[in-house]
Amino acid sequence: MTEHLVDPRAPRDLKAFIAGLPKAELHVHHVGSASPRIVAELAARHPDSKVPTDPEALVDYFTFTDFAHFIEVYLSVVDLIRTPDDVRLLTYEVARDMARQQVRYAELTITPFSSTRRGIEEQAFMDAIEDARKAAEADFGTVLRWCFDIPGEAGLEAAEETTRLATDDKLRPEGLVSFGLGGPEIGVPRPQFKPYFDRAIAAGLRSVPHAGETTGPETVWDALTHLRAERIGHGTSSAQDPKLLAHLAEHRIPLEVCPTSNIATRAVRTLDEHPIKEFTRAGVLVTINSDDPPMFGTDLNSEYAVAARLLDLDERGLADLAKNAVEASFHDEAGKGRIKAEIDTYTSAWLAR
Ligand SMILES: Nc1ncnc2c1ncn2[C@@H]1O[C@H](CCC(=O)c2cccc(C(=O)O)c2)[C@@H](O)[C@H]1O
Ligand SMILES: [Zn+2]
Repeated sequence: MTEHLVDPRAPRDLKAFIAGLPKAELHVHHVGSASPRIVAELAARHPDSKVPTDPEALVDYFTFTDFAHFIEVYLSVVDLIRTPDDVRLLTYEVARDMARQQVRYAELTITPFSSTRRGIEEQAFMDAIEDARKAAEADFGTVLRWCFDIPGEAGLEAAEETTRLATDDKLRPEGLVSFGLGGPEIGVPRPQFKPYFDRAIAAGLRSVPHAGETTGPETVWDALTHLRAERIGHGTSSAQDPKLLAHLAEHRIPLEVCPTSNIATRAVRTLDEHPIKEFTRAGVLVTINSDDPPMFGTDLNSEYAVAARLLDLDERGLADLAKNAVEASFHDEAGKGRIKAEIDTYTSAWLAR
C-alpha cells in the first residue's frame, strides 16, 4: 500500500494554506499523471492490457519493488494510450487535476517516441496535445507547456526520433519549450546524447535532463557539461559531492526535487533520509514536484507538505518554494510576474486573517 508514501504529519492548517497556494510545476510526466480513474477507463477500453480496471486494485499495481519495476509498470500504462482521443482525454484531465491544486503553470514531460512507435500518427499526436493545452488554458486557466524527453534506455534511435519531432518546424507543437532525457540511468551514459541536445538547444529548446536519480553525482556533472542542462531532473545524488552542490548553487541551476517519487522508486530509503535539506543548506535552488503523482500515491500539494516538514517551513517558506518554481520555469516574464504577485497576495491575505 502507499500510505507510507504520503506524509500525514504536516500540520493541518499548513495543508489548508498549501491547498490554496498558487503553484508552478516543472517536473511532472504526462502518462505518469494519469489519474486512477483515467487509467481504469483506458484499461477498460483495452481489455488485453494487464493494467487493472479497478482504481482500488491500481493502488497495489502502483507499488514498485525497484526502479526497473517502476519503468515496467510505467510502460504498461503507456501501452493504454493508443489513439489521439486517448491522448487528448489524458492531457485535458491531467490539467483538470492540476487546476484543482491551484497549479497556474506546468511544464509537462511527454515522451512522444513511446507513443508514435506504438502507432499513434505523429501529426495527430501533436494536434491532440495542443487541442488539450488550449482547452485547459481556456477552461481551467492552467498554462501548460511541453518538455519532450528521450527515453534513454531506448537508445539513439529514440534520441533521433525525439529530436526530429522536437525540431521539425511542421511537427513541433507551439507549446514545446524544453528537451529532456528520462528512463533508467544505469547503463545509459549521458554524453552519447550530446549531439541531440545540441540540435534541440540550437532550435531554441531548454535542456532539462533527469540525472542523479538512480546513479551518482557524475551523471549530474555529465548532464551539466555534455547536455548543457539548465535544470536537473531530481539530482538526488548531488548531495554526495560538495563541489557539485557548490557549483549548482553558484550558477543558480535549479533541482527539480520529487521527494515521494524517490521513495516510491526506492532511489531514497525514507523521506527523513532525503537530501533536500542538504540542498537548501548549500544554497541550491530547490523546486518541488510530483513526477508521476497517481503512480506514487501523492499529488503536488502533498509534496509541498512533505517539503514543509523536512525543511521546517512556515507559510512564507512555502510561498518562497512556490516562487522558486515560477522563477526557474521557462514561462515568459509577464506570466512569471503574474503568478509571483498572486502568490504574494495570497500569502499576505492568509497571514492577515
Ligand atoms: N522518475 C522518473 N525517472 C525517469 N523516467 C521517468 C520517471 N517518471 C516517468 N519517467 C518516464 O519514463 C519513461 C521511461 C520509458 C523508458 O524507459 C523506455 C525504455 C525502453 C523503451 C521505451 C519505449 O517507449 O519503447 C521506453 C521516460 O521517457 C520518462 O519520461
Ligand atoms: Zn521524472
